[in-house]
Amino acid sequence: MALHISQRCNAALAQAGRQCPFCTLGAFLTRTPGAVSDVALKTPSDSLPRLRGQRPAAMLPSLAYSAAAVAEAPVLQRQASTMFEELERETGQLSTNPMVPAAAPLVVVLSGPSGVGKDAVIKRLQQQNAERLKFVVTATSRPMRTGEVDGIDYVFVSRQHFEQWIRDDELVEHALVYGEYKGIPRGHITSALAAGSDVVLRVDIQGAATIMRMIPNAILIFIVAESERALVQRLFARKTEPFDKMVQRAQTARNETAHLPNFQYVVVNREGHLEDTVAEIQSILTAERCSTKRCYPSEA
Ligand SMILES: Nc1ncnc2c1ncn2[C@@H]1O[C@H](COP(=O)(O)OP(=O)(O)OP(=O)(O)O)[C@@H](O)[C@H]1O
Repeated sequence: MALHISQRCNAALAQAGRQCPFCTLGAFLTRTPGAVSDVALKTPSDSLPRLRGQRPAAMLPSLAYSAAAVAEAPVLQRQASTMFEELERETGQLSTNPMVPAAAPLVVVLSGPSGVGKDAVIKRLQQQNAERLKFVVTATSRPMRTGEVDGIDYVFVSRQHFEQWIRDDELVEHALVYGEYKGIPRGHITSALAAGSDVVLRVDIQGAATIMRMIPNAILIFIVAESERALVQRLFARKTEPFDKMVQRAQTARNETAHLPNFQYVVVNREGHLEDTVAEIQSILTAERCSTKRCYPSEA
């Protein structure tokens, strides 16, 4: 049997006398029996006293390290500055500029039926990304629920105040949702984007359609529950609506789900699995940050 010197390459143990295709170290023991000399040819001389007399298994980590060092030795022997000079004679001056342009900030739209958990998801995202994500607080004319904080959960304004905003064109989008106004003040988005922050908006289906038209690069994420029943269960547990409003919300949820294909992503917020939901959304944001269309929007 052959023993590969890198423990990560155990898959290649049977490849006696052949180099492991998965390993870049390019060295291996061809026979097992304590044959330090087989290896000695491929290790730096200062390692040998340490290795002599050791069993092959005990040698494996040091050998893997030594072989990597040997591979790098010719490179390390040169002065780095000389190398750069030599290399730049061939390639021209090496740039220290970033290799890709700075990515445009993300505009993330979270939407989904009433009671699905949008606010719960946003609170958790806020805790995890206080520095990186700017949450644009929606304004509403509805009364504050117990536990809500003005300016954090929503900006709570009177109906008259909201209608004045509409007349003054102060809102990016607004909608009458279950008899109450909801909308996003224009200045909240522009100031966050001007600061270079990624921005998260919470909007209802109608608002998502407006944002989609205004900001074509926006990332639209639709949150659903695992079933209608689970959704209604959450509304029951939240106890913030009378029964007739719950019926209305359950019916609306059914219609809203028909708009799902207009969104790029759908995330299922399963009962008791809020953390998984938030993790999935974080994965979407990570992938979007790596997308080339963020650096080269006009070519995407
Ligand atoms: N994964 C989950 N499992 C169990 N309960 C959840 C989960 N996600 C959210 N909830 C709870 O469900 C209720 C509704 O959530 P939330 O208020 O965040 O919904 P929403 O989508 O913001 O609703 P609305 O649009 O009506 O404001 C809350 O009591 C919340 O704590």
